[in-house]
Amino acid sequence: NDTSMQHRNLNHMTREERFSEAMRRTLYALKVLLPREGWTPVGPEMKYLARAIKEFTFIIHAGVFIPCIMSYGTNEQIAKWFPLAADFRIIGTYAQTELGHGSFLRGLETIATYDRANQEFIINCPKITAMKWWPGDMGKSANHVLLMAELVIDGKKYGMHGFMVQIRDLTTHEPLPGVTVGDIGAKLSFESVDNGFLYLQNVRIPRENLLSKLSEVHPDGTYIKKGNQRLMYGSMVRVRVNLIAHEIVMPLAKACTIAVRYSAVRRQGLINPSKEEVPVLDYVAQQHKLLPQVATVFMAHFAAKQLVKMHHDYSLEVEKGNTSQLPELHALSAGMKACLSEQGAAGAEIVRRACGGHGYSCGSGLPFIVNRMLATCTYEGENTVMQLQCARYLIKCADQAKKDKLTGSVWYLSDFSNMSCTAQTFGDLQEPSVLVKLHERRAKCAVQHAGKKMQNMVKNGTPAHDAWNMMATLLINAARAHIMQYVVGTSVTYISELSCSASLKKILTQLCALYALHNINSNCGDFVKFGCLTSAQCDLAQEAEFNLLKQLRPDAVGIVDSFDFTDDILQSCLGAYDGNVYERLFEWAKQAPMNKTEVHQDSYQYLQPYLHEGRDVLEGRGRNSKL
Ligand SMILES: CCCCCCCC/C=C\CCCCCCCCCCCCCCCC(=O)SCCNC(=O)CCNC(=O)[C@H](O)C(C)(C)COP(=O)(O)OP(=O)(O)OC[C@H]1O[C@@H](n2cnc3c(N)ncnc32)[C@H](O)[C@@H]1OP(=O)(O)O
Ligand SMILES: Cc1cc2nc3c(=O)[nH]c(=O)nc-3n(C[C@H](O)[C@H](O)[C@H](O)COP(=O)(O)OP(=O)(O)OC[C@H]3O[C@@H](n4cnc5c(N)ncnc54)[C@H](O)[C@@H]3O)c2cc1C
Repeated sequence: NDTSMQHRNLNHMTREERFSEAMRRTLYALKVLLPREGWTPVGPEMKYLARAIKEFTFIIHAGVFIPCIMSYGTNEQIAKWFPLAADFRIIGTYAQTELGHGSFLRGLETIATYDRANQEFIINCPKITAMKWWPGDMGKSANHVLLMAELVIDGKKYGMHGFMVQIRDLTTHEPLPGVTVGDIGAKLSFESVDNGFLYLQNVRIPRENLLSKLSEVHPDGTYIKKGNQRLMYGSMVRVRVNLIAHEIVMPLAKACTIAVRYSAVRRQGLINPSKEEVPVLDYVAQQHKLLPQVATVFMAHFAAKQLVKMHHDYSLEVEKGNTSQLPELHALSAGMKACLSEQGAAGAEIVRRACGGHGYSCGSGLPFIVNRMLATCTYEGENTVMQLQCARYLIKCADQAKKDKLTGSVWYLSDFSNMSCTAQTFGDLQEPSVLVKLHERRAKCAVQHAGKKMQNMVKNGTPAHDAWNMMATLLINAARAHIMQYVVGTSVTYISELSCSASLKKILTQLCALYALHNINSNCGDFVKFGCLTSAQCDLAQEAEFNLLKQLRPDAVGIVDSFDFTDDILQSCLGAYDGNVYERLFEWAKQAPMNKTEVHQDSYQYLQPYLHEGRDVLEGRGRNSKL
């Protein structure tokens, strides 16, 4: 209710106004929160702040830069930089991606060369493709970067390492010598974020600025490895784990809230010709668009909670020196981020489109959400690359399953029990245990199918790397199948263990079944091809889904109301709690800068001559123009 936190009409502001407004709002929020006992920019309160702020700044600072200091810094380095960053006395970003490379990290070209004589690193972008490009908050806000660069000592390359580099003067905020930095310009979304470019030319930093938890360079240039070097990729795992809740579940929940509320208000057309116009939510076609996306919000939420717990437990093990969980966590986080961002972004567009013309208006609040969710398919690991990373792990596990009993998220690969489906009615196919088994079987077959195809190619003389490349589509499908069985399985378990009212558990169980059945019906080719379902059972699966749409329709608005977003956060004329869609749209449109004058000044400049001639013709004075 604090008006300083309200989002003025974002759509009618320029990008620079939105950038400034987001910074004002974020720092205002922090001024209120920071003094609170125990609050830090990486604490649990941040998720409420992220929920309360539609457009904020410093998310990379809070969500990536600070956690990296904790993950990669020694105790001394943490003691030095964490307090400064936590109090926003330094503002940082995570500078890894370059103009020429983002996915293939071994191809990064920024170099940190050790200068033994001065005990410094010389940071250099040897060519334009080495320039850092994309990091959030880097263009105008950050005065430090956590720079990921190739470490070179005496001409020998040691791979990507993290370096603390100051890029702007802490008093004037001017770029430091050797630093060329700026904003990369307009993007599809994140209007309020100054994603930037950074060209470093022979910038010198002290030896102590190499974040040295995992490795260090002694004054004489001796390089010491101190842990599993794959932990150098740990920051990306953490963000992939965390962004599912913040950037996939929450925005999709907002989009569903808007679209379901609007669909309950919008009357258009007839079902029974003898009755009145119906709310479009009464059309089964509309329910089929919206309700599976509502179900996705819940299932992704439950699966993300499980992944966050796994990441937390894994982090405790790493502190004890045990990194055995790393491959499983990397595969799962990469796969979950890719598959749920793909589903979420597609789902947001489906529900936007379900709102007709008004869904195309920025006044609906939906284009903002859709465009922002599209970014989740690219950042923190481009989805295809992430799915292939997940598939790489699955193929290895499928080989291992031939001789070992597997555990963890891939246990089903060594389950050789009879998994045939005996469903005879659509009710049988709404059973959670049946749906879990179907997804496990489909995933197991998809992984084995991809692996077998590659093995046969290699047996016939194809080099393994070519077989991998040619079967990439099957491998990606295997990764998707694996994640779907994980999401369905963890959701069924989560709901069964939830202590809540029977009526709530019933709704959640129906939503889970709807999610699973929608996935089956959207991928029935796999389920038939791998012998999971007969053609007749596929018909039952469709019936089962339609039956759930009918059961859930009466509670649709109540379910999205439970997400409990304020009108200010939704910023939507279609999704406001009072349902006064048309009055809100009209008021919103009247506020458009285009309407600040009755006649737009350009009308006089460009249109006037034609208007005069038209008037003359109409009044019989001028000649008929050939225009
Ligand atoms: C303060 C006020 C603010 C108000 C609001 C605050 C809001 C904050 C709220 C809360 C804070 C917490 C939430 C934060 C999260 C939310 C953030 C949301 C907004 C996000 C905004 C955008 C952020 C985007 C940032 C970026 O994009 S950073 C750049 C990301 N880049 C990538 O991901 C690059 C992807 N590429 C790679 O990872 C690698 O190149 C590769 C593809 C993995 C290949 O690497 P490589 O060639 O070295 O490996 P391989 O040969 O393929 O494999 C070698 C073996 O290594 C294993 N491996 C690979 N990766 C990993 C890994 N990550 N972990 C473990 N192991 C790994 C691989 O499996 C191989 O193993 P093997 O056994 O098979 O050999
Ligand atoms: C909104 C936003 C915010 C960002 N914030 C940051 C940040 O704060 N810090 C930072 O360092 N970076 C950031 N990034 C950059 C982001 O991490 C990269 O864009 C991302 O990692 C993808 O890399 P790329 O752009 O080089 O795409 P590429 O890897 O060049 O992908 C291009 C195409 O090639 C395909 N491809 C690539 N490799 C393979 C492969 N091995 N097999 C099959 N296909 C492949 C991809 O699937 C894709 O279709 C941000 C990006 C965005 C959009």
